[in-house]
Amino acid sequence: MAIAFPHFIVSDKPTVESAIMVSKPSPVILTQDELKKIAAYKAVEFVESGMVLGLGTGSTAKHAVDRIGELLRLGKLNNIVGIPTSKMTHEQAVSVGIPLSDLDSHPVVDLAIDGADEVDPYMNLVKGRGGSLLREKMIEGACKKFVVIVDESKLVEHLGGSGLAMPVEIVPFCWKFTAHRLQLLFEEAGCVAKLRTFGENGKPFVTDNKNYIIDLYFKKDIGDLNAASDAILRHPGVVEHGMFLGMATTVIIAGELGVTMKNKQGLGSQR
Ligand SMILES: O=C(CO)[C@H](O)[C@H](O)COP(=O)(O)O
Repeated sequence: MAIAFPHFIVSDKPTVESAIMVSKPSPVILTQDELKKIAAYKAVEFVESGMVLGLGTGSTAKHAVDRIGELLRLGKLNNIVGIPTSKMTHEQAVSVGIPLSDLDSHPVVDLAIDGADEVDPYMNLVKGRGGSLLREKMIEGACKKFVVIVDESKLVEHLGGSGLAMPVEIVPFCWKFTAHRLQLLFEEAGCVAKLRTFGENGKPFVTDNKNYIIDLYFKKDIGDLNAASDAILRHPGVVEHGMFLGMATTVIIAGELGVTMKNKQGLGSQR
């Protein structure tokens, strides 16, 4: 199918191979946003008429939502129901004409498409630097297929390995206490816990669910991810964290050498 990047061929359907190159190498240097768009368009090829779709949040997922709206307008898709993972995506989906619902009315989601902040070799993810991790985890946890779309800058050897934030959504009540407890939990990994703020006055960033976000920064590998997940969730002030372990069924990676697709089968989901 022709998309906006004719030097990329991104029409192959996914196979069961764990990792395959699905496009020809490109001689053209692409911007990061162009790579995001290529991954997003490739993911939308999985969408079929009549599906209930989880609609992701962020600059990569935005391209997928735009594309789904475009295919609806062109009559190439119909009977789609979207479940947005944030208020922002809700607004975008309305603006491009995607009919919307929620998990109460549609508890089973056929396919979700979303970006990620980090992807490890086992397809575990860090999500939530855009602040929508709770709704993303609820909706993507309810879907039959979860297609993650990234440019190659998101690939890491181990989660937390980019040196950037690992978000944890917490209740605002005594947030300093919870932040301190989270930092202590990962003391050996050199963890620093910071309240996410915005604007010049450093007001707390408030999620769509009226919670705060503590960003954890690690100097070292945090080791066993399931153990880390359990330990974080054991704190009563924690609502959810941004590690998405074993949830992705497909990861589409757009890079300078083309598009690579990894499927869950044969890869394992944990380390
Ligand atoms: O988890 C997310 C939002 O909560 C996003 O998917 C993640 O932050 C990636 O965003 P982008 O596509 O803009 O790089």
